[in-house]
Amino acid sequence: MKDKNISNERYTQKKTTALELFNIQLAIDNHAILQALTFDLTEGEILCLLGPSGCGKTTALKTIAGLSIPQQGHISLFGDTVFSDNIINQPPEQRSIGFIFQDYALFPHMTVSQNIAYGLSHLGKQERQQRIKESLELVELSDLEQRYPHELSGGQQQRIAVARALAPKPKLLLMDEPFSNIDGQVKRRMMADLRRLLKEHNISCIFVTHAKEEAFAFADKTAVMINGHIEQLDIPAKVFNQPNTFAVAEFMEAGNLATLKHSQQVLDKIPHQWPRDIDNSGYWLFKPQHLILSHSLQNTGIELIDSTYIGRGYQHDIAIRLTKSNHAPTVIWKAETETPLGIAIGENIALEYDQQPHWLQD
Ligand SMILES: Nc1ncnc2c1ncn2[C@@H]1O[C@H](COP(=O)(O)OP(=O)(O)OP(=O)(O)O)[C@@H](O)[C@H]1O
Repeated sequence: MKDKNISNERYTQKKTTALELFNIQLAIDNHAILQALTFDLTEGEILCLLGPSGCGKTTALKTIAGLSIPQQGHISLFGDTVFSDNIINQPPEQRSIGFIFQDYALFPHMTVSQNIAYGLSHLGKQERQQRIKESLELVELSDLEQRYPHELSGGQQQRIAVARALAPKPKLLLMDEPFSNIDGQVKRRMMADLRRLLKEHNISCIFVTHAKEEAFAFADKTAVMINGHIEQLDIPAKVFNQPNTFAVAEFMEAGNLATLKHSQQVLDKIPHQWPRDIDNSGYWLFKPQHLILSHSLQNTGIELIDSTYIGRGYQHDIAIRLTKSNHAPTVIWKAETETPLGIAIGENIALEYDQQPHWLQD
């Protein structure tokens, strides 16, 4: 009976909102950088801000931290308003936010312990020492307390930056491109370790990247940012497989996109059933791994132009003529197969699609 009550309690427990951004507008020299930026973050959630270079990701993080000041909008942290239309503007040091910069920004002339102590000057000596000890234990680097940053590997520097940011026990952790300087296997291990640490301690986090693979591996939710606003916020798989807009699909390299007009020309060549009664502007999205290619003796207007081994399988470039004319313009699509195609470059192919394509109402 007791167990049942506990599980009911858990079931009905409402998730706390860690951060709310509403209609943030920030312009520099009349150039709009953040435009109606609006999103929420739930306590303990890891959100990735993903987008092309210059779309405003770093500015968004700085705005949340209080390091950049917007002209308009509202920001609240765990229910407390920290910014409201420039009437309320809590300074960065009062917002209880940990910030990890792209290059980690460790002070080179200070030891690891001094670096961590820097943000703890408001505490007494004993408590400060205790926090340094705890935060080094958290990142499992207790034995490096007296080292200088140049005596640490890239991965260790990142963990010290994490320890320094978490030592003051912030309500929210912000990270700007935290994995961009690290490669391959080390990066994958660091991402897994850091994600586990954040989850174990229920730490809410926003991190910025322009690499979608990092969003897939590290984030609970992904917000795709284009031109200073969020185009789509969802779980990474949904953003990748069911993008809302052309801009998101293009940035995510989600697959082959075709306008309705082009689709109708191309779709004639694909023996499959799908609704054609759409009269709005928009795009079909065809995922490369769902295209089925076969050799055809007829002039299908579809030709294999390249096949490349990509580790998990093979990627094929196919040219699709838009009309029957030999001089018609072509579109290039990508297809992927697990095994070699067995079709020579330049040969005619027939195309099938093994599922309903995704329609983007742009
Ligand atoms: N202090 C500033 N003065 C003028 N323009 C600025 C300033 N800070 C940022 N910008 C401009 O604002 C836009 C957004 O910059 P921001 O650094 O936020 O983008 P980003 O998405 O983080 O880019 P990246 O991925 O390249 O780091 C850019 O066009 C940038 O040139």
